[in-house]
Amino acid sequence: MKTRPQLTGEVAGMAVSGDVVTAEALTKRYRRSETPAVDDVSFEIARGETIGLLGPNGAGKTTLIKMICGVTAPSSGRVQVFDADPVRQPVAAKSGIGAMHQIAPFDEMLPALDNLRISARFRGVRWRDVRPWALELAEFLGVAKALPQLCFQLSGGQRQRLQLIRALITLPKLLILDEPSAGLDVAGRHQIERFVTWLREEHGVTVLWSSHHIDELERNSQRVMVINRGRVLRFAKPRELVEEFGSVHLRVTVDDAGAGGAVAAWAENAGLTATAEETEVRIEGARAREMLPELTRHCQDHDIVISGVSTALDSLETVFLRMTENEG
Ligand SMILES: Nc1ncnc2c1ncn2[C@@H]1O[C@H](COP(=O)(O)OP(=O)(O)OP(=O)(O)O)[C@@H](O)[C@H]1O
Repeated sequence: MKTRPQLTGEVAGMAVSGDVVTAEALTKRYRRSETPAVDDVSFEIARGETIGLLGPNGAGKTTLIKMICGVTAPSSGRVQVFDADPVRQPVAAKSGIGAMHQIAPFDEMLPALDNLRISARFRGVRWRDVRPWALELAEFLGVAKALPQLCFQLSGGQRQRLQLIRALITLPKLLILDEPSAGLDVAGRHQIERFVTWLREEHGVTVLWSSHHIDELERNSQRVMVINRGRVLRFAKPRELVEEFGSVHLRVTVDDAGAGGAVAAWAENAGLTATAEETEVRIEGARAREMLPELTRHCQDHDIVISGVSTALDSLETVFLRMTENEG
């Protein structure tokens, strides 16, 4: 894609330097709620980073996003976006943000294209300046042909993509996506991933996105913020999280379930922890690798055929479950 929107005024002229978002002891307590939805959270997001926001249902992700977007005010603490307070200085903070919220209504009786046109006006840019960009985004996302359709005629996936175009209509410096791939098929999810990567690499857009698809956050985020019960458990590179909270294990593949049981039994006898699932045996701990020659000898002596051995580190998904379960 080559087109870029021709922007005027505040959006185009806005200087961005250093951190894009800073939060200090940020807290949100909804009325009549016993516990805060976001509880004493502090972090910085630097320009050009892609940040994954990961947490179970009700963890506080959307509330955090809403405070960054100035949709809801913090109860205490503070958040700054482009060095401005999103609630008290909405123009300075929000003109650089493009957000795709979980619930974002369209005017259902208008064509999709008109909804984009309205969004452009709402953002203070002329449609003719952003039109080529919007159409190119639609082309990239495969919804160009759907733009003349009335919104209520669009499929869930088309609406999702239209929301993304709307969030990007002014090529924001900070793009916030609240579960952008919810309800999308596998191809759609990969398309969103490629798109986010392209925005970061080609346009230096800072991205904050929440998702329940941990694999896509792991693949595409430079850092992941793990949040549970309103608190940030860890904010680090996916690799660091896996190294810190994950464990190394040996994966042994055998020819049949009986052989799997025999390998697991050998491991247990050797003082290791093992679980066999059909033809796959998982043996925990770094020591398992050291004992591989002994295992091979044992298998040769007992006519057990090993068809594959690999050392693996836990996935981010396993680590995430462990982190949030341990929270009790
Ligand atoms: N407007 C509101 N009024 C009262 N409580 C709210 C409101 N919005 C959210 N909450 C509560 O705040 C907590 C955090 O909700 P939030 O929507 O931020 O979580 P989430 O991590 O985005 O969840 P999900 O993954 O399910 O979308 C939940 O306990 C929720 O019930």
